[in-house]
Amino acid sequence: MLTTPFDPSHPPKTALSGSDRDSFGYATIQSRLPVIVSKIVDDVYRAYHRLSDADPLKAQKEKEAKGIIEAIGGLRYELQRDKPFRPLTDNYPDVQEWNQALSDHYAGSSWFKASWLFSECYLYRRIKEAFAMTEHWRDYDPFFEQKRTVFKSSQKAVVAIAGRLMSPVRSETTHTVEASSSLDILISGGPESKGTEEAFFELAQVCLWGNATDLSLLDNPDLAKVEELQRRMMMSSNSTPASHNSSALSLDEGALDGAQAELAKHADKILQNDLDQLWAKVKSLRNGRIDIILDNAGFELYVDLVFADYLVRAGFAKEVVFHAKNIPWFVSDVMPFDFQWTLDQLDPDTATSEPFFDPSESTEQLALKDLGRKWKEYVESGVWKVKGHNFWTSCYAFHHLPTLPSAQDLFRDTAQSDLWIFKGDLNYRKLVYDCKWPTTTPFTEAIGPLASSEVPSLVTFRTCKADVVVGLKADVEERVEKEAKDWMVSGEYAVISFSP
Ligand SMILES: O=P(O)(O)OC[C@H]1O[C@](O)(CO)[C@@H](O)[C@@H]1O
Repeated sequence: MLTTPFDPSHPPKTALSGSDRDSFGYATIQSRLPVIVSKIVDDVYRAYHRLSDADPLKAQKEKEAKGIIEAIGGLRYELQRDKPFRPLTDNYPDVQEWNQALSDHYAGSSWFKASWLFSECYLYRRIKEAFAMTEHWRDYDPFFEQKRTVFKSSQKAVVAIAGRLMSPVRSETTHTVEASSSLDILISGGPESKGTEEAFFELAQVCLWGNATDLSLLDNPDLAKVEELQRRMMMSSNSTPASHNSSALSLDEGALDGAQAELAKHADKILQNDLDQLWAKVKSLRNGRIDIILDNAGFELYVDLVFADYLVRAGFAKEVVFHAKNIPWFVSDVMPFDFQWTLDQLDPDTATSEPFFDPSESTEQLALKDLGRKWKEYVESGVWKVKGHNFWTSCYAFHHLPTLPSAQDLFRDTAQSDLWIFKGDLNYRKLVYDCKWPTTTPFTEAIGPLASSEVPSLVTFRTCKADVVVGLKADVEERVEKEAKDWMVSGEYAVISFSP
């Protein structure tokens, strides 16, 4: 094997690591990852007990499932005893690169000693190995049931937002039904209009806070908490701009005040907020290409699609490329299957369980179905594309994207984009190389080579769930430290950081 010059283990500052007992990395490796791993055992156990007696391959599948359970049990043991990393043994295409990085840079290293980023990525890759070694479970996603459950519990918010995008509006002044949805009315003045700008700021924030509902942080997903987070978004998505006095979702004054107060409260929690710069960039685009590096499936993916739909309808993008993960990753990350599955669940004619969402009003059912169909048309006509690449599930930070040999095809392709939108915490950690930057470090410094003029403009929508954050003004850290000791990791605070 050639020795790679690419060293994933030397970020510009000291790496976050499980060796630091006060860190979130330590808490994650010590307590949270073992729980995540144990749930896989439960899932596989349930899955093979569900196998039908009529299945001629039942015995083989059962045998393999037991092997997976044993492998996952072994993995939990290695993790909890801080055993040295071992090479991967499956034949998935990225194996050589992983093993090269392991032997060149992590020889003798282990879960708590290595960087947190490496250990955590390696864990998910080892989970994949347990399945990749089998014939019948090779493509099985042990997190799918969790993704499904949380998406189903998002019905209220999903339906409310679909209405906003698809339902014809009832005018409260003329009492007539207009042909367009409230979003379409809002953006009808064109890309330069006030309405289009208002919709941008609102939907960008909905897209941001969608990242607060992910499953790897909520290792015991509290559905009530998820619903509460979504309620905030619904309130904001229900709010009708003052200049438009028509809305399918009529709100009384009290609710509107509440919605504005919620938005204001949460705007305060966006510790670096580059939305103005992002808007200047988006506003300059006409029929451009925008790439979204996805994070979680379920409600977060849904609001990502809402934002992408807005970018298309408003005329800023004629192509949106979504980047998904090729293997199950950080519990709830979107895989290409999840993308298609999500669109299918909106339309009762294609939903896998009948019906996945069951709103009581026929107008709501129609809005969901129309939205699902509209989004599928985007996919069928190539306006929306979904791509996977093994770089996103490698051990490499994104600083390596422009130069890592195995990522060159991805880099050349994405370099043609006008804007990259990175969703979520892990993507943020990889952008800034998951190390101990002072919080006042400029974002453009922390992303290193990605700030170069050869790289498209980029933005990150991230709720903070790891102890690294950059781009803050001098007094911000002190202020939030007083507000909440766990501000860096609770998911209650966020950053929207832009690099031109
Ligand atoms: O889904 P997100 O936003 O990338 O969050 C995943 C994050 O959750 C955590 O698993 C929390 O430990 C982090 O390791 C990771 O960065």
